[in-house]
Amino acid sequence: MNLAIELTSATVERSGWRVVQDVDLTVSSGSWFGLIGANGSGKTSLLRALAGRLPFASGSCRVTGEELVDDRAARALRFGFSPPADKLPDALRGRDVLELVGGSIDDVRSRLGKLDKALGLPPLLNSWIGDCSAGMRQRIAVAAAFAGGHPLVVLDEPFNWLDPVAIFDLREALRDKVDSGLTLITALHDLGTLASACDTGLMLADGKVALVLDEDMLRAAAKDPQAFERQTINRLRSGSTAHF
Ligand SMILES: Nc1ncnc2c1ncn2[C@@H]1O[C@H](COP(=O)(O)OP(=O)(O)OP(=O)(O)O)[C@@H](O)[C@H]1O
Repeated sequence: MNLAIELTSATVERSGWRVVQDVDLTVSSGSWFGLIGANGSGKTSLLRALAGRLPFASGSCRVTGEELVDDRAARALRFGFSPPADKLPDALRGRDVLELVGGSIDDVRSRLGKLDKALGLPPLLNSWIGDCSAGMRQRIAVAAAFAGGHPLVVLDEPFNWLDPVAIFDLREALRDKVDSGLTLITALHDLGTLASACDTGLMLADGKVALVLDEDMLRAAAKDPQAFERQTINRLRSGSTAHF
């Protein structure tokens, strides 16, 4: 197994509080890792730290074998990452955002491949962000994570605000990218996507690992998504660290 990411005892602080504590996780190269947990459980904080947008307070963070826990800038260079859709500047067009990240729009669109169509990008390229709906902004923000052609991409709840067709098409296009070698880490609230599309994952509760979802568990989840949803909802309600 080729590890793309290995966190050991990773801890993240915000305003002096430990919001992620002693998290261990591994992500294999060319796989899709799904992070779930209640609101406020630390998913965004963990993903922002991984992608170099926040420091780690302690622990180890190896990216393709290289220890980068103390090097935020290096982590930021290694990961494609979506800007929060609601923070995109109103005075830019979709194409401006993508070109800021990835250079010429033709290069960006060729890197996006099937994501270009899945996200319905062509009409958004000349749209001003200020004129875009929440879902349109989200499409541009998700595309921005792929604009630089990074082989490692972190997405925080990429399906938020998208319509059902876009959710379906994006899920397929992301899976296709992973099958072609992308390593993808996403925070998700949609247990159906976790069951059907992710290879492995983790549940956070109060900043700690509550459950490791290995390949066997997610394979079983894909076979019986309703049972998986019931069990996972019970776990999320209790926030306990008991096993399935
Ligand atoms: N900018 C911030 N400054 C200080 N504390 C923060 C900040 N953002 C989040 N927190 C705190 O960090 C903890 C974890 O928040 P985080 O956003 O990582 O959770 P989350 O699991 O992503 O939640 P959600 O599902 O609602 O997006 C929460 O207690 C929250 O109050």
